[in-house]
Amino acid sequence: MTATLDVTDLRKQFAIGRPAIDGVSFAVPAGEIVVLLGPSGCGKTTTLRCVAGLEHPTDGEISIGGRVVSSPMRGILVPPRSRDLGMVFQSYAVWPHMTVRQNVVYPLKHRKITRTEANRKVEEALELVGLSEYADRPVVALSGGQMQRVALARSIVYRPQLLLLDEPLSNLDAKLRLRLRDDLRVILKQTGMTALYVTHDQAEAVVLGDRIGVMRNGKLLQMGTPDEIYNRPADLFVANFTGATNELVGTLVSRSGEFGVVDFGDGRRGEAALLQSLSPGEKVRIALRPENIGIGKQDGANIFPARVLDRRYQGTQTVYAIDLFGLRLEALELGTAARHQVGAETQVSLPREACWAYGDSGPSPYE
Ligand SMILES: Nc1ncnc2c1ncn2[C@@H]1O[C@H](COP(=O)(O)OP(=O)(O)OP(=O)(O)O)[C@@H](O)[C@H]1O
Repeated sequence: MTATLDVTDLRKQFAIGRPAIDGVSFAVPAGEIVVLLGPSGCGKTTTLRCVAGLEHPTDGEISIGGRVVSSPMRGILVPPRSRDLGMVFQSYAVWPHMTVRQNVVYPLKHRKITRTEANRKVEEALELVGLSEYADRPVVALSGGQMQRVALARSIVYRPQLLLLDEPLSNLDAKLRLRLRDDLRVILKQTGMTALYVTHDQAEAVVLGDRIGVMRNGKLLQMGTPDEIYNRPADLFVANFTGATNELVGTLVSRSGEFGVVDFGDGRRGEAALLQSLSPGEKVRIALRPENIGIGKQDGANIFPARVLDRRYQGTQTVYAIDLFGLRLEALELGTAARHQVGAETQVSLPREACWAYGDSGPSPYE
């Protein structure tokens, strides 16, 4: 039976340093895949290990399927083996001296099921991960990607109520990683399992997650669908981490509903979407994705003169460095033909719904 996961106000303080987890709350509904995304050291692995029972939280509560498995306040700490979890880690946790089938059947050995039933479950798990033909091969004769499929089959063969995955693709080469990434979502959705997945790779998060939680410094900054995270980032860090690599700075002059007029200095004004509560007179920072900058375009509201500083072909796209207001911004155009010459004076259009304005509190992730 697949189950919901509830994490409430989770805290973890190790012996030294700032809290590794600092008041994190989220829920994973039954059958959903939630991805925790963030840079190294943000606390995502510690969160997953607390859910697994491998780490003892300092405070907060964790429930799986409505049963509290961890609550320091109430003196509850259910050991990992009693939480009915499956786990897949970065390293291929397979037994090298066994065949694929022996590896996958292993977790069923101590369960009270018949041999026929166990064989049926193993066949089903191998079929799901696409390894039916490899059942009797020694596991050491497989590629890294196949070994990770074995580890996955072994974690889902007993249909635990929750599956935990910690960077399971990071030891694979680029091609295998992409293939298994795409397959993984299909496999997880076929099993209908609830899954918590940890990664620092935003592309992985988008492909796999029904929802993504972005973490930084032990805090959960935003939890939302990939569309929400990508198109309405809650703050500058989320915007920057998910690819809005350009920043403009200005002062909010006036606001009208969700949009506002921003003064960039020297009489240059443009419109921006206000993603935080902002008042006229406030200094604002605007995050902008390279792909949302239109070079050589003269339509829309925010049209400004600019100059092409540099360009790099990247196969199916071209990345330009452009000078705008004396700043160096990155712009990206799809297509195999580079249309703009280095040194060209041109115009750029910045769609107002793609100019995300935030307050100026705290350090900027762009500096
Ligand atoms: N056993 C430990 N003892 C002391 N500090 C720890 C321990 N484990 C983790 N930390 C610290 O807790 C913080 C969060 O670490 P965590 O491994 O959860 O981050 P992460 O986002 O998963 O990073 P990575 O992707 O590098 O694993 C870091 O500052 C780390 O140094």
